[in-house]
Amino acid sequence: MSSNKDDDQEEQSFLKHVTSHLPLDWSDEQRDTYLQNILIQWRKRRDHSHEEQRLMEKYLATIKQYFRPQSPELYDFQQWPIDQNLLNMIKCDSLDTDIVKQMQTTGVYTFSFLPVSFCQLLINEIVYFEQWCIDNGLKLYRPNSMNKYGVILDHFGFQKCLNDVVTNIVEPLTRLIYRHVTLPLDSHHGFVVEYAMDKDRKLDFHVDDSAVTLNLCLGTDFTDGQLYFGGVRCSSHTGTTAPRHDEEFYLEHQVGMACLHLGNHRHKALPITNGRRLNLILWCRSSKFDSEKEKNGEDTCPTWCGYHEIENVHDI
Ligand SMILES: O=C(O)CCC(=O)C(=O)O
Ligand SMILES: [Fe+2]
Repeated sequence: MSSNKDDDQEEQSFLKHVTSHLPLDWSDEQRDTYLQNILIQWRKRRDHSHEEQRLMEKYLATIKQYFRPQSPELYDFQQWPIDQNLLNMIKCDSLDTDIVKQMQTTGVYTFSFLPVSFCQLLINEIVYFEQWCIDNGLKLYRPNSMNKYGVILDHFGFQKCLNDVVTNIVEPLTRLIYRHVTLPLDSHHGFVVEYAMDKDRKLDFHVDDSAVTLNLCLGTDFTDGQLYFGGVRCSSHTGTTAPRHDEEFYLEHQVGMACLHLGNHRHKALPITNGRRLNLILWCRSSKFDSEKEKNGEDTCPTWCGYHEIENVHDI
């Protein structure tokens, strides 16, 4: 692949970075050999990611040019029949815990979001898109590194609609519930996860790449598959601290109901034992919140981390 000016610059800064970390007692020959090898690997990785990017752009362009929705109204937020109590509450800009209920004291909230019949229409549209991809020999991009099944909604026309969901629903709720999250929520990743007996049945314990996540159960019929929550953690305590008993919580899915949780709230999906489950997931991000977290660094545990108080208690 031919290199351009950006690639050269990127390469130079990569080399500069690596060189500055080499042991001082290495001979010139050792340095040269090491740098040559690492540069070859780095170029391979770069070319591979350029190729992936090119394929992705081609995939998106093909969808944009040729895919025609089965039910175009589903792509328009104004036509989403969102629960009227929820909309009224958001309009009043005040939390009503009969409408948006907190699950114990875990910081996970649930509420009625969309009618079951509308959720089924969304499923039909997803199935229609998946079939269209198969019919046209297009490889489907799966939601993320953890989910092997499901689709990315932003890829086939839902970008604007989900943006409106973030702005009109998730952001006002975040303002009311998660006051430490710096707004605006300025980007999102919207997808559908799918579990079935012959596909993925569960999802391992993880945190999301989001500030706040909206999770809506679309259907269909299934048994089990509850979401397990195990404590909010900052990045330095995510993989190193066990959930406390009072942090553990299981959420039963109900079609049409959504839950809202922090991206840093560790969770997993228990295995379904029957049927098929599809959930719409909206990872909502805030670039301001991300850069604040980065600025504070890995070593500073913020007050919103469920381990923060514990450390302080131990410190006393
Ligand atoms: O299975 C679910 O409902 C949750 C999926 C999830 O946590 C994720 O995709 O990040
Ligand atoms: Fe998740």
